[in-house]
Amino acid sequence: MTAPPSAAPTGRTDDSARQRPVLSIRDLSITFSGLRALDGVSFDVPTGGVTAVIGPNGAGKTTLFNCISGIYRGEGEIELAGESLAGKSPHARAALGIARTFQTPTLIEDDTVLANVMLGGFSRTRAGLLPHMVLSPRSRREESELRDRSAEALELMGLLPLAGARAADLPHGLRRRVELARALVAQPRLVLLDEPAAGISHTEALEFADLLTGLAERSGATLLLVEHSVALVMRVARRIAVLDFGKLVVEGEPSLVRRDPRVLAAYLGDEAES
Ligand SMILES: Nc1ncnc2c1ncn2[C@@H]1O[C@H](COP(=O)(O)OP(=O)(O)OP(=O)(O)O)[C@@H](O)[C@H]1O
Repeated sequence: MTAPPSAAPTGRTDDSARQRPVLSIRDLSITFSGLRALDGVSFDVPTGGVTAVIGPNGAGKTTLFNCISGIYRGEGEIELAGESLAGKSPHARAALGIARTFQTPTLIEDDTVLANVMLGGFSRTRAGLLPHMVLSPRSRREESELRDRSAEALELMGLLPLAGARAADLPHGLRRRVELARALVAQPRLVLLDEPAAGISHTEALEFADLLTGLAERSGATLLLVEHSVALVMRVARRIAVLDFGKLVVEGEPSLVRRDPRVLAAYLGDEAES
């Protein structure tokens, strides 16, 4: 799949772009009715590959995603590839290259898989969704390009043979893949994946892990993953940030994180040894 428009394609990224984190979070805090859901969180997400955020229920993981995507306004700084996101709406952040999937996939049930995936690209066409209904020459050209990009995204997710299937007829595991293909079609720099393995079997989760690894290599997007499945996270992530009670407990390579006594105490327990 083509790399994000404002980033160099994978394999041709210059060294400075490769070394710059795709996302920098500095001293991020947010309070709900006296509850400190995030408390001075700082870490970088390196460009490329998969970074994971883990932590117990209520640790602040989804809140972190909501702050990155602009749904919540926290205190502190978030930068995307060196550009401050302060004051930017969710739509503006999407246009800058932040895509997101949710815990529960929301697909248009009566539409085909391909049509669902194409919807992810309309925010990046110059004209948006409305003119596609009147089919001007420009909108026809954009729609044809979007169709090609959507087919590429489906191919990356192993879904191309199902392009014409009705979304409603897909099992849950495949619906999650469609949602991810829809996020990729906007050619994002960064994809926020909220519990992509929720509700799928252990075997499907491990297959999904391999898919994510391949995707991070081939799509040009960096994947930031919130996930409860420690097996999946340990398999795919190059860095892991651990949250507990809104604070960053530790951030680093999986081999270090899984041995960290604070992480064992806060979250992983015996799972880390398996
Ligand atoms: N809009 C909100 N209003 C009030 N409290 C909120 C809001 N959003 C999150 N919280 C609270 O912030 C804390 C962190 O919630 P969050 O959903 O980010 O945790 P999480 O780590 O994603 O948990 P889970 O793994 O269960 O999804 C929780 O105590 C939650 O109740």
